[in-house]
Amino acid sequence: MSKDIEKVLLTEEQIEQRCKELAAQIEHDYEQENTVPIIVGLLRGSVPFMAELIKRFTFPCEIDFMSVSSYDGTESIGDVRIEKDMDLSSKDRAILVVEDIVDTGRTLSEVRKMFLNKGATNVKIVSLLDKPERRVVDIEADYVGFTVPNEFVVGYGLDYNQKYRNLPFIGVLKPEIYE
Ligand SMILES: O=P(O)(O)OC[C@H]1O[C@H](OP(=O)(O)OP(=O)(O)O)[C@H](O)[C@@H]1O
Ligand code: HPA
Repeated sequence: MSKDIEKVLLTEEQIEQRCKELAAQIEHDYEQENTVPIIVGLLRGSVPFMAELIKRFTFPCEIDFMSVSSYDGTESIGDVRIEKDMDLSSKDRAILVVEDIVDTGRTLSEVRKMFLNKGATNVKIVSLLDKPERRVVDIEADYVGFTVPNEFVVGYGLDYNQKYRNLPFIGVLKPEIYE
């Protein structure tokens, strides 16, 4: 696994430190709003980030997951499909979507629209990573861990063909892995 990595962009320590800061900021904002949000992790990439965040929340919240898919290998296929919907109802609820990366922005744009169509009162997004150079849809996360350059990254939930999600850091693969 680690032998396939060309360079590490973000270490486990950097990610944990940033998660503490994000969790404090999110907690502060929901306390001000006095709502009980549903924290919705987008499977599968958000799992490590979601775990790192929610264990630090001390405000009342519920959690759920959904799975949407728009990637084949390193290519965004444009068409966002819901593969597994969440179990809780989002009607009249505040939603915090937890995402690993905003790349083209297609996934989050569709997911946000979907929640608003289903009657959510408020939809916010927290993403561990933001890759603004790749954006084709005008959307920004409300909370971002780190901005990354225009390179395909893996680790901490992010995959290449379903591998490398379990790496505890974020890195870039050696070019020969894609060949
Ligand atoms: O901004 P976009 O260009 O839409 O890309 C971001 C999305 O792409 C990846 O999902 P993927 O479909 O690979 O599912 P995964 O979470 O299971 O890896 C990633 O987890 C984001 O959900
Ligand atoms: O850089 C990335 N890495 C892994 N999955 C992704 N999905 C969108 N961008 C990426």
